[in-house]
Amino acid sequence: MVPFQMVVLMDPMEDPDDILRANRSREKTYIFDVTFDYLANQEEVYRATTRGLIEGLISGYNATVFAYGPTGCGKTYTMLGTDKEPGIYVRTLNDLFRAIEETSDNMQYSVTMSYLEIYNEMIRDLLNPSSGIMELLMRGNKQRTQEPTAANQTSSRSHAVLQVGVKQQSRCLDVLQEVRFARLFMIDLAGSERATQNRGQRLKEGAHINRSLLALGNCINALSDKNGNKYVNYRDSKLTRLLKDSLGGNSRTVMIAHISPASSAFEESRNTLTYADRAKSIRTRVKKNLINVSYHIAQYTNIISDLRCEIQRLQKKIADQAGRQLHSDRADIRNVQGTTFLFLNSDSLLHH
Ligand SMILES: Nc1ncnc2c1ncn2[C@@H]1O[C@H](COP(=O)(O)OP(=O)(O)OP(=O)(O)O)[C@@H](O)[C@H]1O
Repeated sequence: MVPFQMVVLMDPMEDPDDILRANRSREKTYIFDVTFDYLANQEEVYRATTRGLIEGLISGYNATVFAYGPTGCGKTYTMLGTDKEPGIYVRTLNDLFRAIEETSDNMQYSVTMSYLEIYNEMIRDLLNPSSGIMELLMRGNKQRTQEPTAANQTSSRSHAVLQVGVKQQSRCLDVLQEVRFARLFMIDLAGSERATQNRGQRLKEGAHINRSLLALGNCINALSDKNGNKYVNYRDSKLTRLLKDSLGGNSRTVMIAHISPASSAFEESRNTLTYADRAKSIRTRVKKNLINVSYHIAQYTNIISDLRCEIQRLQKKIADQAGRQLHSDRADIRNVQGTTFLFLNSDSLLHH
């Protein structure tokens, strides 16, 4: 990694003394928006890649972050992380809820979340109702199909998709309402590995994983085509169907490509960097998702009940504030009484 935007992929087979191969070096330089080496921590990666999406998300812009790369290169570590070093999922959700709280006096939000995996081209729900966010994700991830492979002891055998929906509308309810909604996809793709290293079930999974990744690669190729007239076959796999908007449609999309520094991983690193390089030229067209809801008479009962809730919320707020005020007034009165008492005492002392 050459700070902070360049990766130089060196050819491990290159021999500077071999004049016959002198012009055949496979060394290649790639430029990206940002690059990290092994010293980067989770917060740095999160800040440089994902944090900027949150503001758009609460104003109605879709967003996607996906981790891509060969098996064992740290995709799950980046997305999920550990208890001590949480990854992008948790950091994003924390900041999202913080941003919501900061604007919740005027806006009301509803947030939905789903966590699913695509395993052998089947979609499975990974969530059970639970409490804390990190716990929920950890639990969801434990449900994820994970097996040791030749390359990674805890290899994820599926693509994991965490989807967060944010709906926002003004608290001032009106007959005509503007509702904004946006969807955030955070995706930890399964790693690709050479099929020859695995046997049996692992080999079959590998074929499915590679099928979706191949479909993803084909979509990236078609979308990045300079003439822009290639057919993009999103229907080839569940993954590409799900990612349709993220890839070529209405979404701000971040791709995080992971590679290993090992010379033995040269080919995989080259493939990954090639796809990441192509993905750079994909242009998505983002637009704010908003609808103007004009209510029909039949919906007025809902509006009335929403308004009642809002009145209750505000009344409670006023009561809380009044309670707090009364509390501090009492404290003042106690102080004043204390002073008066002393004063009277000293006065009476004077009289005496
Ligand atoms: N930056 C890092 N710092 C510390 N440990 C890391 C880092 N990146 C990866 N690891 C560790 O390396 C191992 C492999 O990483 P991880 O499981 O995230 O890879 P992966 O790309 O998701 O693999 P697969 O595609 O097979 O699921 C894990 O034990 C992980 O904790």
